[in-house]
Order: sequence, then C-alpha cells, then structure tokens
Amino acid sequence: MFLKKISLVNYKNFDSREFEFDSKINAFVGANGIGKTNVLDAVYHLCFGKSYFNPISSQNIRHGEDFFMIEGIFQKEEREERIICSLKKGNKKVIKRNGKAYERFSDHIGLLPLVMISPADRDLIIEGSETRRKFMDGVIAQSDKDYLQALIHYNKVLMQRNSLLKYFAANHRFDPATLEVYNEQLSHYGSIIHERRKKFIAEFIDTFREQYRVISGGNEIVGLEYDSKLHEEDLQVLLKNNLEKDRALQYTSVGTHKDDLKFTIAEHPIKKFGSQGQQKTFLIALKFAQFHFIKAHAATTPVLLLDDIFDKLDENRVKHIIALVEDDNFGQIFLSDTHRDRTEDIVKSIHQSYKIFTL
Ligand SMILES: Nc1ncnc2c1ncn2[C@@H]1O[C@H](COP(=O)(O)OP(=O)(O)OP(=O)(O)O)[C@@H](O)[C@H]1O
Repeated sequence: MFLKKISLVNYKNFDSREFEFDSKINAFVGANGIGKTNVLDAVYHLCFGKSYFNPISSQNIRHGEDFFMIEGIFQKEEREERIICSLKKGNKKVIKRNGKAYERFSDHIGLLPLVMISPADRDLIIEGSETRRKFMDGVIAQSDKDYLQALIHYNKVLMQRNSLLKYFAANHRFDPATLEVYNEQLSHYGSIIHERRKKFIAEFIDTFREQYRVISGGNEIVGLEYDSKLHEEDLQVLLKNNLEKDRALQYTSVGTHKDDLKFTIAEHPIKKFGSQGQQKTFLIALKFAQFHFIKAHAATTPVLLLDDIFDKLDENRVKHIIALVEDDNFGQIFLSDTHRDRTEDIVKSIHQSYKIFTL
C-alpha cells in the first residue's frame, strides 16, 4: 500500500498545497517550524481520522480560517482508495472513502495501516499508563476489529458505571444490585481485552527485543511486561472486592482500563535508568516491532512515518536503523529532518527510489 498524492487546504500552517509521492521513500527537509511534521501528521490524519499530535481537531484548522480539508489517494493492491478528511468549525468532522462518508469512524481504522515514529513518543515512557494502553490498543486494533469493538463497548459500560456511582453519591443512596448489570458486562468485555492483550505481548516481545538488539548493536537487555490485576483474579470478583472503594471514589478503580506496560532496561525502569539515546532506541524498537506485528496481521504493509528520528542517536544506531529499513522489506516511508545533507546520505544508502521535498 502507498500514498500517491495528498492535497492540503488550510491544514495547520498550509493554505493550499499538493504533493505527489514516491512509492518508496519521501523525505521532507527544511528549517524548524516550516511544516515538515504537519505533512506527516496529515498523512496520519487520513489513516486514523485524527491528528497524531493534537486531539483537538479544530486546532488543526489554519489560524484565521474556518475549515480544513485533506485529500489523499492511496494505491492498495489493485484498488485506488480516495480518502477525504474535512472539518468545518462548529460541525462534525467528515471522513469519506471513495465519496461515501463513514457513519462510524472506527470502521475506517485498519483500512490503511500506518506506524508513526516521532519525538512525541517519549510520552510513552514519561507519561502515565493511559498512553501505554493506547499504544497497545492501537497496535492490536489496526488488525483486529473484534478487539476494537470490545474496547468501545467496555469504555461505554465503564462510563455508565461511573455515572451511576456519581449519581448514588449525589443522591445519598447506594444500590449494588443495579451496579451488578454493569459488572457483568465489564467483566465480559474486560476478559476479551485481557486475553487479547496477553496474547499480543507474548507475540510482540521477541520481535521488540530483536529490533532493540539490532539497533543498539549491543547486549543491553530490555523488557516489556503486561501488568494487569486481571492476571490474578476475574474482573467480576475484583469489582466486587472494590465496591466500597469505588463507592467512595465515585469511579471504577479496577479493570482493564487500569492495565499498564512496564518498560525496563537491565531489569530497571527505563524511565529512571535509561539514557536519552537508550530511551530513544527503546521507542524506535517498539515502533518497528509494531510495524512488523501489523504487517504480519493485516493484509498489507503499513506506511511508516519517521518524524525527526535521527537526532540524539549515535552514528552506529543510525546505520543500524538504515540497515533494518533496507533489509526488512518496508513499504512506503516518509521522513522529516532539518539537515538536507544527512537526509540525502540516509535515503541514498537505503537503495530505493526516493523524493526529497524541501519546504
Ligand atoms: N492551526 C494552525 N494554523 C497555522 N499554523 C499552525 C497551526 N498549527 C501549527 N501551526 C504551525 O506549524 C508550524 C510547526 O510545523 P511543524 O511541527 O510541522 O514543523 P517542523 O518543520 O516539523 O519543525 P521542527 O523541525 O521544529 O520539528 C509552527 O510554525 C506552527 O505555528
């Protein structure tokens, strides 16, 4: 699968711009703040219906304008897919596939698989568990529609249960029997999510370690562990045991929405004990492993976006990444960098067709 063409109207700092892409490597070079990342984000937007960086859609409209539109033409096997994503201020976002608007955006997820690697991925290490859950869910959901549906249902029931807990507190009453209905549903969807996440990590870990080993070229041992209370106990039992706590907190304090991934280097948390270069290597290995996981499970090779990934990495690690990209049969790649010479050296050494766009 590859993106042939994109046109942007009022998207972030672009008023009106079109790019025609190479089916393999496309590099954006230019000064800080010129819009390199914004082009990559527009590509992401077409595949996921939202920005990778800014969840508030209206802020992606160019300042002073009242709408944006991104249009892209993908070649997926024998078919062309024309995707339009547009937003007018005050209206709902519209995503169209070949002229037909989606009723549910979740139906679009997985059609055009993509992996983004960006400096913002640091959040995976430094932020709370939600970012790591989202990462795990994003990887699985791109190739498993049932998982995505289980997540959507779980979150809906969770919201209802939390609202009921708040309602009880506000009205000074408590009726555990009413909560029971939600407990059953949460437990049903929660166990699907838990099982799928377990299976995912079991399969993912070896690919991840291998990617890390190749990029670092050394023998640093990294780890990835799925942490969930559901490992020990059924969710329905956990919900029952936490009933008084939930009542006091007025929200559901246990479930797969509290799961986490533990990232380690030499068995210590990478957040505290990894150097900046090691953390960056960890994140790139994680994303390359994501790429391979999706490629193995989806029917198509994901597009890879590499936003400013070469900073802070020593020469060897950059070389190893290039070698990985060369060997591993990647599909279309977009990359951004501030240094034109470095970019040119990198893309030439990959031995594929390429286009360099100077912004
Ligand atoms: N809604 C918007 N309207 C207009 N401009 C915007 C909007 N959102 C972001 N920008 C502008 O986009 C620019 C940032 O673009 P981008 O992040 O793509 O830069 P970059 O070329 O990747 O830079 P760097 O090399 O620093 O990463 C900023 O100048 C910012 O002000």
